[in-house]
Amino acid sequence: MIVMKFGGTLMGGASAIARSASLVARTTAAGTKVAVAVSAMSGVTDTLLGVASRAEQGDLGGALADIASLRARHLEAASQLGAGATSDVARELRELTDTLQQTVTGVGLLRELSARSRDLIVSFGERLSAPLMALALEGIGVRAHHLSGGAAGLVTNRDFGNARPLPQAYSRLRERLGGLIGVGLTPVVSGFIGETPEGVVTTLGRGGTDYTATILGAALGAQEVWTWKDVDGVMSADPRSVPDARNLEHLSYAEVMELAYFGAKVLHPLAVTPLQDAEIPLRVKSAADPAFPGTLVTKDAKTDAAHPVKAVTAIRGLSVLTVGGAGMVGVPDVVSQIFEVLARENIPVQMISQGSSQANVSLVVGRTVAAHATRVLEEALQGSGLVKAYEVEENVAIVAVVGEGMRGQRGVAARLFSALASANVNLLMIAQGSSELNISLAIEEADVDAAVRAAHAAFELGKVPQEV
Ligand SMILES: Nc1ncnc2c1ncn2[C@@H]1O[C@H](COP(=O)(O)OP(=O)(O)O)[C@@H](O)[C@H]1O
Ligand SMILES: N[C@@H](CC(=O)OP(=O)(O)O)C(=O)O
Repeated sequence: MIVMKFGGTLMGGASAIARSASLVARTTAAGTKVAVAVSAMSGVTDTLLGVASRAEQGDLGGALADIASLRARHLEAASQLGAGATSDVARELRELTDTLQQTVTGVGLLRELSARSRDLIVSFGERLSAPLMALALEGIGVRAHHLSGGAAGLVTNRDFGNARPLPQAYSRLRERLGGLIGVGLTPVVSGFIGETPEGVVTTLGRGGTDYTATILGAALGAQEVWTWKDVDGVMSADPRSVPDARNLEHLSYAEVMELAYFGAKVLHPLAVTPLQDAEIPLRVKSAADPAFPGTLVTKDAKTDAAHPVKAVTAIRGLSVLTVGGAGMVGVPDVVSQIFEVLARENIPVQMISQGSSQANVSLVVGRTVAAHATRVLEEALQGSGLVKAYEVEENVAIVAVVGEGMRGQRGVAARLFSALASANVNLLMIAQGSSELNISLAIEEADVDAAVRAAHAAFELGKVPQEV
């Protein structure tokens, strides 16, 4: 059996959904069972986040107008896929949007939006798209049954916006979806969403449908998990910024995690984690060219001494926060306190560097949380008298090069730095992961495209590697 994932672009409208359904049917027709995880239609998650914050700010009229257009878009797709106004699917879509409207009205009246209500609101994207995929499958003769992440058995912790599956999720998913598969149905699960054991809706973080698919893959003991994409596979760089980016035939779990962590939008950073124990392969495949093998991700790395780096990635929208003061020298407590405070506030730190004098620590955090991070650090450290300065540098990005072949190879950093120097890129911070799988650099955001292209060229990533 194979688990297949379809993201927002491949669920974008009736014709995209019909085409995605045909990719499922090709496999079921060949006698292989399939379980499907789907994302919300393209743009819907962002619209719902907008709806939630409009309601919180008191613009209920605007929020309800957005819900009305979401309802119209889904009903139109359903009608194009053959479901009339009185069909079960149309009724379900109307009921779901009615419930969404009530939820948002509650937020609008209270002008209060908790992480929990935001997750509930945003979950409607995937709850509305799954019936459309099931409809498209039924239309081409594949018997299907759609269900939300929670109904499928994906129980999670209560970390709203960033929830993780609980151990019992795997047995529940196996039981519930196995039952459907056993009677000849193709389950269509709303991606990105789960439920706490008490039945409260949670989300797995942006791009979470990849993660849903791999959780299903592990639960069902799938042969492979296929994430269908609008690109050939995982590429040597984002093809939107590097025109000669090339498809990577093979990556290890560790490499793909590193790439995703450092900004390659193509997969959720945790997506491969559920597959590792059972060594289930992940394939990233091109929906436009289903015969193309795409990228195969497995446990082992295929390294080639001539090409230590496999890909370049970038994360935009960051700030560098520098905490300093001569009093910090030789006081290890300060550093641990800094990390404790940020962890308590749930502020992810993308990169860290401590000057060798120990007088300052620089942290790279998301631009939107930088002001909050500075405030909580100031509050926590003011009593120490050691820390004097807090500096925030905005418009920062991280560029990273990734590849298991870098391990133990000399000259990789030198090659990278000289390429960036030639491209006039100013380096703000440098770090190398202890696993030697990546080198990451903080730079000014305006230099990202130049830096990514320079690194891509320096490691000859646009060239097909010579056969060995
Ligand atoms: N290294 C990379 N390889 C492939 N795609 C990448 C990479 N880095 C960024 N991307 C971007 O990721 C996009 C695919 O991810 P996304 O749209 O989230 O997938 P989905 O359709 O499953 O939601 C591509 O359109 C591409 O521009
Ligand atoms: N809809 C969610 C989950 C997801 O995975 O979407 P996509 O596959 O379109 O990136 C999001 O936008 O984050």
